[in-house]
Amino acid sequence: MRNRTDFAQARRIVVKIGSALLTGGGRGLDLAAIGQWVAQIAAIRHGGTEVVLVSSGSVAEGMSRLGWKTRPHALHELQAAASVGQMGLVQTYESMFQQHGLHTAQILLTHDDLSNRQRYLNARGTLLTLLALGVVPVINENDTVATEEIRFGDNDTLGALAANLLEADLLVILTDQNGLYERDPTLDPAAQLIHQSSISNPALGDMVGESRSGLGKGGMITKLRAARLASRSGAATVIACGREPEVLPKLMRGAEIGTFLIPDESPLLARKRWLAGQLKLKGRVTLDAGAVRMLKDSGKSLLPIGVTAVEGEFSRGDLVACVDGEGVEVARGLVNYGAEETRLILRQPSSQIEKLLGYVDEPELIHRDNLVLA
Ligand SMILES: Nc1ncnc2c1ncn2[C@@H]1O[C@H](COP(=O)(O)OP(=O)(O)O)[C@@H](O)[C@H]1O
Ligand SMILES: N[C@@H](CCC(=O)OP(=O)(O)O)C(=O)O
Repeated sequence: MRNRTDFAQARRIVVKIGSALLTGGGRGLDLAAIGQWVAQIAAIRHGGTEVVLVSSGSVAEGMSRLGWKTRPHALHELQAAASVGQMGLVQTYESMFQQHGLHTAQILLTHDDLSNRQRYLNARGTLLTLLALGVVPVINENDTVATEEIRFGDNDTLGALAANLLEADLLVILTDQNGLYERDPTLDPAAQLIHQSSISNPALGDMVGESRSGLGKGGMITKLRAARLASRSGAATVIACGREPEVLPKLMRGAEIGTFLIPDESPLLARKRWLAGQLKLKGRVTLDAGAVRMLKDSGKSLLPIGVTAVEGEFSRGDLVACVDGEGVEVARGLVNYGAEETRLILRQPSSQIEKLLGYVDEPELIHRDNLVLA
């Protein structure tokens, strides 16, 4: 997505709504505003674009439900508030999306969940299944177990990690400002809005400051960092004001709203580098000629039936090389089954996986989205 006019073609987007917006000045959830975003997201979803929502607001809603007037400092109290407030968040989203004929699903994640390969694949599998079912996943941090996030308030990063995880085309960060200004506009009202910039522009780093609202936490620093992270899997980012009427449909139609941060690389190149940079090769699988053709010419997933040999000790989620009969690398990707399981299911049709292993995770050994051709 190098131009705003490309947004209309987005297959999948992540929308992050921050605490500063959701909680209407800190008095619990702003239901009227949430109703507007839900209607906008539902329209986009009904238009055929998959939407994942990353929503903050649990601490603020919990404080309101518990009758607490000021944000506690003690971590265990913040965590307690978050767990009470999360109930309000999911109740609100589920009942509001239902009015538009859509179901929601609650996904609570920590940053750690997404850096562990196995949990990464599990989260990915669940989210992709939900999207295929037409459900709108609503992600927040799992504040009961994750303490860094609650302390530093960083759902922006979670939004970017979700964009990486799902290879979203676009990350939309809705906040209480019109976008990224050359200086914090709450300190300098004359500061100009940046309409668009390449994400690698070094000047951006000097513009961003911390949050001063007292509700949100990360400010623009975490939003810029999130945009950089999202660009690693090729996603573009827009930072825009959630209070702008019809902000999401307008953005998707290419309107000049907010700050558009353009990734430097195509999604494919970015994905390739991301896979290569993140992981060490843990093993290799040899493919028969049919499987090599499927991967190279048809862009298909790798099925166990096309695998003739397995080398190395790898676990589900590890990176392995796929080689042809001569040992030449054809592709590399993240495996859905560990080496031991792969040895049991190689040369077999996927319908046999359950019989051979006693369970089935996925019909593919490596899904094509997790595969990069050499
Ligand atoms: N260059 C900048 N442009 C816009 N906002 C900035 C900038 N630098 C710092 N900010 C601050 O970032 C805040 C938004 O971040 P934050 O309060 O964390 O919101 P959210 O809850 O939506 O994540 C703004 O209200 C503003 O005070
Ligand atoms: N998970 C917590 C933290 C939220 C958070 O990170 O806030 P934000 O400033 O919107 O990125 C909550 O829902 O209140």
